[in-house]
Amino acid sequence: SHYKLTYFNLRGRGEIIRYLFAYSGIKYEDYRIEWADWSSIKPTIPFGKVPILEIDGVIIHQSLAIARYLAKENGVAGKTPLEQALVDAIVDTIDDFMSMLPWAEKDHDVKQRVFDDLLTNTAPGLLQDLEKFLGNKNWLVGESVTWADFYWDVCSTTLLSLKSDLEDSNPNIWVLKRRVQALPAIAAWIQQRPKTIL
Ligand SMILES: Nc1c(S(=O)(=O)O)cc(Nc2ccc(S(N)(=O)=O)cc2)c2c1C(=O)c1ccccc1C2=O
Repeated sequence: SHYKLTYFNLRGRGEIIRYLFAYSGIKYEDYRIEWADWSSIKPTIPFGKVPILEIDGVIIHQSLAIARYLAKENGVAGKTPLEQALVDAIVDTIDDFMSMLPWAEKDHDVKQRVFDDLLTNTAPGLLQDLEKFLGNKNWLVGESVTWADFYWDVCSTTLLSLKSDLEDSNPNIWVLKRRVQALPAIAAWIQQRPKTIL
């Protein structure tokens, strides 16, 4: 099959999909839209939002739906429907927090204040809950890596870039982060990917 990922030159909502392609070893086109081209590309996209993944001409939108599809195709979605539900619950929990951040806020003062408030007052509770859920396991769900572990690495990279001292507590979730980054295919991708702030 021919795969084409369309997103911006950002990790953002596209990076989980790039991790799954890296892990699966499947070749794909990593098309990064120039901001200048976005207004002409946007009307051609079914729901006007990216990322989208085109698979042999079929367009899938919504980053987590795309990621879940690739995870199922590549054996990292959870081994049973029950495990898959736990994986989805963790992904949605992490995504709920990331989506609370006012990324599109135009007023920089408001944006900075709300980011700081959420990162200072809400993020610690999320991290404590993830630490408790992980316990002394190697992976968040089941006996082997799933895309919930990938999503934790993807999102925690951005969280640390926004507030580095989040790494000062809840040790095991940071051990998990390093475990994901040590997977050869993921390590290779992180080394070779375009370096962007977000
Ligand atoms: N980096 C970003 C950026 S941006 O760089 O500031 O553009 C934006 C962003 N959302 C977003 C929100 C509203 C709009 S709209 N339709 O224009 O109003 C567009 C994008 C996210 C991220 C993430 O990194 C991210 C990571 C993980 C989960 C969700 C998001 C995430 O939602």
